[in-house]
Amino acid sequence: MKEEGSILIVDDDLDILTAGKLLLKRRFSEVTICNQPAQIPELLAKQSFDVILLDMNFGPGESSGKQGFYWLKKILALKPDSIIIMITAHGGVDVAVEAMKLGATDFIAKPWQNEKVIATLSTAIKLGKTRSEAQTLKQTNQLLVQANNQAAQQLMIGNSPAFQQIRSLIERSAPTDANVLILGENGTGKELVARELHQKSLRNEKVFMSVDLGAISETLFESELFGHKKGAFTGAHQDRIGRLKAADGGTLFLDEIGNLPLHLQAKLLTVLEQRQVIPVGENKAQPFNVRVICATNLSKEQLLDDTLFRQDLLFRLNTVEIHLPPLRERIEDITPIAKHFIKLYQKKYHKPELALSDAALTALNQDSWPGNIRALRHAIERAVVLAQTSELQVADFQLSTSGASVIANPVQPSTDSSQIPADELNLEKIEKQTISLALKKHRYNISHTAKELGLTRAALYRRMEKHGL
Ligand SMILES: Nc1ncnc2c1ncn2[C@@H]1O[C@H](COP(=O)(O)OP(=O)(O)OP(=O)(O)O)[C@@H](O)[C@H]1O
Repeated sequence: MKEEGSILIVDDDLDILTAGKLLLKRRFSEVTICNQPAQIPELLAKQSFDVILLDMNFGPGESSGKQGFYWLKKILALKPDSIIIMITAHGGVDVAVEAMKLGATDFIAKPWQNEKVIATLSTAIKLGKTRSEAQTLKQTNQLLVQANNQAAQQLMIGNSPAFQQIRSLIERSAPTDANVLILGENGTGKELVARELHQKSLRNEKVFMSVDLGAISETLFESELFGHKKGAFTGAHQDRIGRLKAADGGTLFLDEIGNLPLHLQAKLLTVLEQRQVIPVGENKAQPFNVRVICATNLSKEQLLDDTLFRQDLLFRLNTVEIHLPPLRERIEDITPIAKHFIKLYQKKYHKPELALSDAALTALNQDSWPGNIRALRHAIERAVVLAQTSELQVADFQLSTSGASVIANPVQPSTDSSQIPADELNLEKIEKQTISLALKKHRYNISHTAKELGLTRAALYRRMEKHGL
C-alpha cells in the first residue's frame, strides 16, 4: 500500500527526475517533478508538499552548491515549516552539512540507493506530520487556555473602603511577578482575587493552574506537582507531566497552602527556590517558570506559628499579602453583591425581573454570613429559584439568624444518634442538618468540615449547593 505523502523533486537533470518519479510513485501517494527551480514559488503557492527533494546544483559544471543554498533559503522564507532534503553530488558532504545548518532536514548523495531514498523520505514525512501535529496541539492548547481563562472570569463586586484597598493592591501587584499570599476565611473570594491577578498580569495569555493542596493526598503530592515517569511506582502506567511544569509561563495558584504538612512544605520550598522539578522516577531536573499565588484560611497568627508553617516558606510566598476581610466586616458590599447575583440567577433560571423587599435587604445586611460570599451567593440562588412573586422576601432566604453567635460559640455537634428526632428520618434532611452542624463546628472551614464528614472539598461544595447552605 502507498504511504500518504506528497513529494516534490527539484533537479535540472531530467533523467534523475524521471527515475525518481518512477521509484517514488510506487511508494508515496503523490510525486511532482520540476526541472526549473524558478517555478518553485508558483508550485508552493498552489500546493503544499510534505517533503521537498532539492538539488544542490543547477546547470552544467556547477558544484559550489550556491544555487541550492539560494533555493533552500527561498523555500524556507516562503514556507518556514518545509521539510527539505538536499540532493548532493557524490563527495559533497561538506556542502550538505552546510545546508543542514541553514535548515535542511537531511541529504541524499547521488547516485542514490533506492531503499535508502525511500527510508529517508518515509522518516521525513513522519517528522513533518509530528511537527504539524505539535503545532496544531500548541494552537489548540492556546485557544483552550484563553477559553478557560475567559469562562472562569467572574465579576468582582464590592465598593467598601476595605475592598477598594484590595482592588488597589491587585492593580499594583498584578503586572509584577511578585509572589502573592491571599488570606481570608472560606468563601471570601481568594480564588477570584487570584484569577484577577492572573488576568491583569503579563502572563494572562498563559495557563492559570489551580492546585488544591487541601485535596491532594500526601502520597500523591510529588507525582501531582512534579510529575512522574512511567513505571516509577505501581500504577504509573505512563509518563505524566506535573502541575508545576504544566503551568510553565503562567500562574500557579496553590490553594489551601496552610493544609500542607511541614515535611511537604520543605519539598515545596526547595522546588520554588530552585525553580526546577525532578519528576518521580526521573533523575534529570526540569526548569519551570511560574508566578506563584497562594491562599489560605489560616490567620496570620497561625501562619507565624512555626510548628504549623515553615517561616522560610512563608517569606518566599508573601512578597505581597492581600487580606480579604469576612463579609460581616464589609457590610457595604452585601447589597451590591446580592443584587449582582439576583440578576445573574434571574437570567440563568429565566425568571422575570426580581426585586428585594426592604425587609429582605435589611435581613441580608444583618446576617453574619459565616460562609461569606459563597454562602450569600447560594442563598440568593435558592431564593431566585423558589421565588413566587416579583419581590424577594425575608422568608425566601434561609438566613442563619444566629450567625453571630455561631462565630462566637461554634456549635459542638453531638455524635449521639438520639439527637435526631425520631420522626425525622428523611435522609436528605439529615444530610443537610449534619453538614450544617459540621460547617458551624469548623467555622465554615471547608477543608476541615470535608475531612470530618469524609468527603472531598468538591463533594462538600456540591452538597452545600444542593442544600443551599
Ligand atoms: N467580590 C466578589 N464579587 C462577586 N462574587 C464574589 C466575590 N468574591 C467571591 N465571590 C464569589 O464567591 C464564591 C467563593 O469565592 P472563592 O471560591 O474565590 O472563595 P475562596 O475564598 O477561594 O473560598 P475557599 O477558601 O472555600 O476556597 C465564588 O462563587 C465567587 O464567585
